[in-house]
Amino acid sequence: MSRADLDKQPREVARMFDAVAKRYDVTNDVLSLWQDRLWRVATRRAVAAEPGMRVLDLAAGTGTSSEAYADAGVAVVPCDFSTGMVGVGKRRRPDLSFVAGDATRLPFADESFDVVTISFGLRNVVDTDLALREMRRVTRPGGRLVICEFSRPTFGPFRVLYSFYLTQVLPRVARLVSSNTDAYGYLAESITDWPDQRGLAALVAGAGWRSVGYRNLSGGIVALHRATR
Ligand SMILES: C[S@@+](CC[C@H](N)C(=O)[O-])C[C@H]1O[C@@H](n2cnc3c(N)ncnc32)[C@H](O)[C@@H]1O
Repeated sequence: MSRADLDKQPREVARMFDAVAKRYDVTNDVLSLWQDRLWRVATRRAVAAEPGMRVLDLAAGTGTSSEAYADAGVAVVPCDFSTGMVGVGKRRRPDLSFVAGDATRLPFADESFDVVTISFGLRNVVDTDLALREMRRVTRPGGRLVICEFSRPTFGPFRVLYSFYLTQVLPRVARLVSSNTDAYGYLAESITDWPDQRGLAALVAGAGWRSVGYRNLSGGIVALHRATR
């Protein structure tokens, strides 16, 4: 299944995640060589949530990106449109209050969160601009946005090596670990097709966010974008 096939078909995206839900977390660990854990810590630090704050974790999947906030006593709302991912999440963390919802039509009132964060989800949302505008709508004035997403390694030789890993190694490893190999072919393509650090910053600013900035993690494999409403 190519990214082009998935464009304009949010239901297909949801179904694809339903299919990988059971082994999603272990597959992530293996394919990222456990780097995902470092990326999550950096995201959590950027969100800098404190008790008393309301945090929306959008495209939360199985809730792996949400649980640290709940553990710290923060009111976090994990939201996702894949019933399969949310089902696994609810079994794993029954204490999290998952909400079923589409990033482009959020089921929340205007200005209802202090921080909106999305980890490895924005790339999968078919209409990026609409999702960024919806995230802005539900964030209070002065509230913040934190996006953790795959990006582009900045050092040329490392970029070449990474591209080899993405296109040649990752699909083979995914075949061994995951329950759905098509989805991981899509993973490589969706990362390659996604805008680089500056491109995403421009999209965020274009959706009305201000003070947009980013920093690279693991040499730019992942970038953390931040912005303020
Ligand atoms: C790679 S997972 C990330 C899950 C989690 N944030 C994490 O860090 O492990 C991407 C998630 O985005 C969700 N997603 C994609 N498009 C969405 C949309 N339009 N609305 C809500 N969720 C969406 C998928 O269902 C999937 O669970």
